[in-house]
Amino acid sequence: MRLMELRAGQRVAILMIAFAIQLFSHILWGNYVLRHPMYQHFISKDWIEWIGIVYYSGLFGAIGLVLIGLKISTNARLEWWLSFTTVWFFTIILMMGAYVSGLLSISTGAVMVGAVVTGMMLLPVPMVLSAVFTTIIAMLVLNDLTIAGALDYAPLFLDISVRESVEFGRFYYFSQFFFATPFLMFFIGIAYLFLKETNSYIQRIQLLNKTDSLTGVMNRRYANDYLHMLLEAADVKSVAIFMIDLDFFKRINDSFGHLTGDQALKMTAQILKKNLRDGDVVARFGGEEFIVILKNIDTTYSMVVAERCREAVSQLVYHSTSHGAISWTCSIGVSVLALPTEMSDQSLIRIADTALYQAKAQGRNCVVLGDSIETDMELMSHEHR
Ligand SMILES: Nc1nc2c(ncn2[C@@H]2O[C@H](COP(=O)(O)OP(=O)(O)OP(=O)(O)O)[C@@H](O)[C@H]2O)c(=O)[nH]1
Repeated sequence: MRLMELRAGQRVAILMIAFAIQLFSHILWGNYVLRHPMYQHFISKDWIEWIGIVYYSGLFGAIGLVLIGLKISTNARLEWWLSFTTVWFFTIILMMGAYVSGLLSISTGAVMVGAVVTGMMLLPVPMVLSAVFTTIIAMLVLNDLTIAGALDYAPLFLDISVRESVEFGRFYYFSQFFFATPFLMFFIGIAYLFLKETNSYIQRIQLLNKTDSLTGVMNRRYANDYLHMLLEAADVKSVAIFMIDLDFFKRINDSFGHLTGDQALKMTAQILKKNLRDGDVVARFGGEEFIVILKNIDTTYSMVVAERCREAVSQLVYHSTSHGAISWTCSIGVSVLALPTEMSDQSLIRIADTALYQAKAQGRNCVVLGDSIETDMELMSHEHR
C-alpha cells in the first residue's frame, strides 16, 4: 500500500494511531512517576493530573478519529471536515502538552518540526500551515506571559531549587527524551516512506518520458537528445546510426490487422536490442521506423552489425492463431561519422534516411551505407546558406 495513494480518512487514521500511541506512552509515564516516591518531589501532582485528563480525552478522541477515518468512504466534504478536525485536535493537545512540559524544551522543538513536516505529507497543506502560524503566535504569547511572571515555565516539573539538582537534571532530560522519541521515530518513518515513494514516482515518470509505450524501447525524443549529447562528448571517437524501416508494413496491418502489426513492431524492437551491445541505443523513431545509435564503431563493423540486425528481423516469425506464420523484413540506411565534426545530429540522421530510401529503391530487405562525405558537404553547404 502506497502512502500517496491512501484516502484522506486512511491518512488521518495513520496519524491518529501514532498519536494515540504517543499519548498512551505519556499516560504511562505519568502513572509511573506518580507511583515512585523518588520522583514525586520532581513533579507537580496537580499538573500531572490535569494533563492526564487532557491526554486521556485525547486518547479517546484519537481512537474515535481512527475509527471514523477508516470508515468514511471517498466524500470530499466529509474528508475535509475530518482533516480539519484532526489538524486542530492534534495542534491543541500538543500545545497543552508543550506548555506543561516546557515550551522551549527539546521535545517541544522536535515535535513542532516533525509534526509540521509529517502533517504536510499526510494532510492538506493550507490547513497544516494555518495551524502552524496559530501555534507560533500562541507560543509567543505564552512565552511572553512566562517571562512576565504571569505563568510558570514547564509547570509539570517542580520549583527551581529542585531543578538545580543532578537527580532532577537526569529525570528531566530522560523525560524529555521519552516524550520526543516516539514522535521522532514516527516522523522519520513517514518522511522515509514519502521520499522513497516520491523517488520511485520520479524514476517512473522519467522512464515513461523516454520510452516508447508500445515497444518498450527508447522514444524519438530520447534518441534525438542522446545523439546530440554523443556528438558533443569529448571521449567519443565516432558515431554510427541505422535508420530501420519495416518493409511493406502497411500490408501486414491491412491483411492481418493492427494488433498483429503491433506485435511485429514489438518483436522487431526486441530482436534489435538482442543483436546489439548494452551501450547501444534502440529507439522507435516513428510508426514503423526505428533508429539505432552506436558509438566508437568504424564503418566496416557498423555494416556487419546492421547486416546482422537485418538478418535477425527477416527471421522473425509471428504465429497468429487466425493467419498462421507471419514474417517480415526491414531495410536499413547507415551513416557513420568520425568525431569531432561540424555536422549536426540532424544531418547525420538525414544521411541515414537518404541511404534508407536507396535501400527501399534497391528492392528492400537490404543495408545501404550513406555517403557521408558527399552528403556531408552537400548538407553543410545547405546549412551555411
Ligand atoms: N500496427 C501498427 N501500425 C503502425 C503503427 N505506426 C504506423 N503503422 C503503420 O505502418 C504503415 C507504414 O506504411 P507505409 O509508410 O506505407 O510503408 P510500408 O507499407 O512499410 O512500405 P515501405 O516502407 O515502402 O516498405 C502504415 O500502415 C501505418 O498505419 C503502429 O504503432 N502500429
